[in-house]
Amino acid sequence: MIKIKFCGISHIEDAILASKLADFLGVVTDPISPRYVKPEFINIVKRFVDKPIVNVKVNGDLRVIINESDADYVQLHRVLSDNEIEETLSYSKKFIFYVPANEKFYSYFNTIIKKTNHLILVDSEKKGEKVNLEFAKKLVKEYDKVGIGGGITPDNVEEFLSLNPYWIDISSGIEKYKTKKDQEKMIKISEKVKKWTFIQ
Ligand SMILES: O=C(O)c1ccccc1NCC(=O)[C@H](O)[C@H](O)COP(=O)(O)O
Repeated sequence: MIKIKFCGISHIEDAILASKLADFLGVVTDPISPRYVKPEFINIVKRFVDKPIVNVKVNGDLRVIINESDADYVQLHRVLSDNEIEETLSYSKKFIFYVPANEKFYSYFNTIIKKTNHLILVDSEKKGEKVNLEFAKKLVKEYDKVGIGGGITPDNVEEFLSLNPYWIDISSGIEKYKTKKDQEKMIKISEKVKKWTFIQ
């Protein structure tokens, strides 16, 4: 089954439901985000749920990000330098590498898959916009750990599933308002993913 990451979780009750419906829970601990929570929130969530927690970060030093919480994964939501990619090799932490969905980042994608075997997220260049699906399709065919994010909603999720990614990433499409998840939307999307797998 295509795996689901519900991202931007900032309430315990949303984390508890997400843990029943999704495979990964994303918590954004970067102060630039309206969904920002302190890294300590991750350690609290881990007491309530047994699914892997992803610490999503745009800025900051890698070592600091890795050590600031007990997250199972770190999602580096920026384009890393060659030195930073090398640095990730020295840590045992599991990473998610963000690749902006634009042809000009194709060589960056290739660098990551040559050097690491971590998860990759192909996502829109600008938060809130829909991902370039043609580019996402190309990456999914070339590497088996590619996830797609960027504008997925309960109403359009099939379009993304049809590319057969390893996983999908949803945040704003399951929100009631910024910072609060809409539990009905979470349920609807996870049911669609299950049904999709069943009919394939
Ligand atoms: O959630 C944020 O505010 C955020 C800010 C800066 C970088 C990343 C951020 N979130 C990441 C995600 O929500 C997901 O990994 C992904 O981008 C899907 O998001 P959406 O298009 O909202 O479904």
